[in-house]
Amino acid sequence: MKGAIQINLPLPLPLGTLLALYVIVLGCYHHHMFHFVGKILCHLEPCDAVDVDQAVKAAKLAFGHWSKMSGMERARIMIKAAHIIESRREEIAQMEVIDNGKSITEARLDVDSARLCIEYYAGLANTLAGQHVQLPGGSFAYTRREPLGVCAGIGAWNYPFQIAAWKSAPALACGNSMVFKPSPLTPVTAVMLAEIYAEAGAPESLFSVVQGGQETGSLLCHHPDVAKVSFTGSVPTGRKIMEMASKGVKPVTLELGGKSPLLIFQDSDLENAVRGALMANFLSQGQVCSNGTRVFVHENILPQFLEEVVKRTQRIEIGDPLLDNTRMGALVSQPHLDKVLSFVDQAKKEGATVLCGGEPFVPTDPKLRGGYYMTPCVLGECKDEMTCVREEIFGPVMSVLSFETEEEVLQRANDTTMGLAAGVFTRDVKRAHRVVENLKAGSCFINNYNITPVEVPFGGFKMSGIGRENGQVTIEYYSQLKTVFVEMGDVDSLF
Ligand SMILES: NC(=O)c1ccc[n+]([C@@H]2O[C@H](COP(=O)([O-])OP(=O)(O)OC[C@H]3O[C@@H](n4cnc5c(N)ncnc54)[C@H](O)[C@@H]3O)[C@@H](O)[C@H]2O)c1
Ligand SMILES: C[N+](C)(C)CCCC=O
Repeated sequence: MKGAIQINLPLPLPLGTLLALYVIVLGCYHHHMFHFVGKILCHLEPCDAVDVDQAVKAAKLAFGHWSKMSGMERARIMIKAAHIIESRREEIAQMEVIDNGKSITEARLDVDSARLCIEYYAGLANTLAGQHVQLPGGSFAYTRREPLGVCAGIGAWNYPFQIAAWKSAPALACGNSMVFKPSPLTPVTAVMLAEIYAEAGAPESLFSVVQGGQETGSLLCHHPDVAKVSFTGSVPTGRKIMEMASKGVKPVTLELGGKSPLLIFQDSDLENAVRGALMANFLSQGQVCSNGTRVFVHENILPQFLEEVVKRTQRIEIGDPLLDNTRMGALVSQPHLDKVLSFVDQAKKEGATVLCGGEPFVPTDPKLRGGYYMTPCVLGECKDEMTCVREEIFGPVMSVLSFETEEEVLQRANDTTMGLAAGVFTRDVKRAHRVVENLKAGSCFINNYNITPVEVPFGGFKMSGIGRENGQVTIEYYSQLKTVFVEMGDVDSLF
């Protein structure tokens, strides 16, 4: 175990004790960990080449046992892990709040999504099968769906526990092991997941955690015994991951950023459209990859829409994320808060109107005063060429644009290098499907936004990524097909 450990957080005793435990378990990490009171939580040291090699070797050993088990046997352990998550839901959710700053209400839903994902892939583990193909003369071939080996998972900070589960569940169901590196900003809850898999009976180091930033991540990508890299994070880092993986011709899953459009037509149910726009922009303090931050509203309903959306945005309860009635917690760090606020300033300079929010927020509770809070912001009179409309802000900032025709709005919605998600609100069923068919995005929503049931694939078009998470298809991203030819006659040699 490396590094001096120092804990500075004035938490109520049970949470403080729990956290101390995880910081000790974490061992090797050096960055400071920030949270909703704005203090350094702990100092740890990043994993170096020796640590990463140790973790990968242990995962390779675990893979040897795990990959020989039947799907049914693997499923049993995964279901047990899901049950443990259920029984520890509140504790994990509270730790996620401390780790990330999001509200406890959302953290609970993230824990549920993680559990459901593990349950879902446990259900698929025993369905993995190949094909039997008859060939001439009684010969035949069959295919086997086999695991890849040790997979590396690298996570972003916005959904720390959920990302670790969304990556590990399909990987483990297919018979792989995984070494996971969480973001340096949110290092804690992935360790809880490792502990849960172990408690459920998984072989030692089947899912293990290494801590660190880009150096540790790149050591994982380059390690010769890592067979695949599954990454969630920004486009620039995704590009580097792909480049590193290409050296070893390793497959990658890339879940990257977005600048998704939400189209609200004149015939929409306005109440649902407003709710959808809020869900599309303000979950997790706006730090969501799939957020529909370019809200295109038909010009005839723009005034009513804006009035309602601004009224409800102003009502969002900001503050202590551990309280049940809080709906918006703290952003992940001071530099990130500064960056988000600078996007608002830039929007003003470029001619957008701040209809509400966009200011630093200082909670009344003195213990929260150092936290990274801001008021959720709605920007009006936005134009396609503005920075706030072109770049991923990754904060609680909604840009509203007006449109006239379906053809025009489709062209504008697709005018981006990203393609993670898109949404449409309309009562016209034909229009809904026609619009969705023409939207260049991996996840499209009709009359809702930002729901991600684990049974359906999630992932991006264009620069928003490669591959999918969730759904049946993800089995293909964590396994490979072996074809076996069986000759029943004699070898018909040409020589
Ligand atoms: N599509 C999705 O499912 C999804 C989900 C969540 C977040 N995101 C995206 O993530 C971004 C925000 O997250 P972030 O700031 O943590 O992203 P990031 O790209 O800065 O970091 C992501 C992870 O990569 C690691 N990393 C950084 N440089 C690396 C390198 N050179 N080699 C190996 N690993 C490296 C980081 O330590 C971290 O663990 C946003 O763009 C958001 O849209 C996408
Ligand atoms: C907000 N959702 C729906 C949970 C999506 C999370 C995926 C990535 O940020």
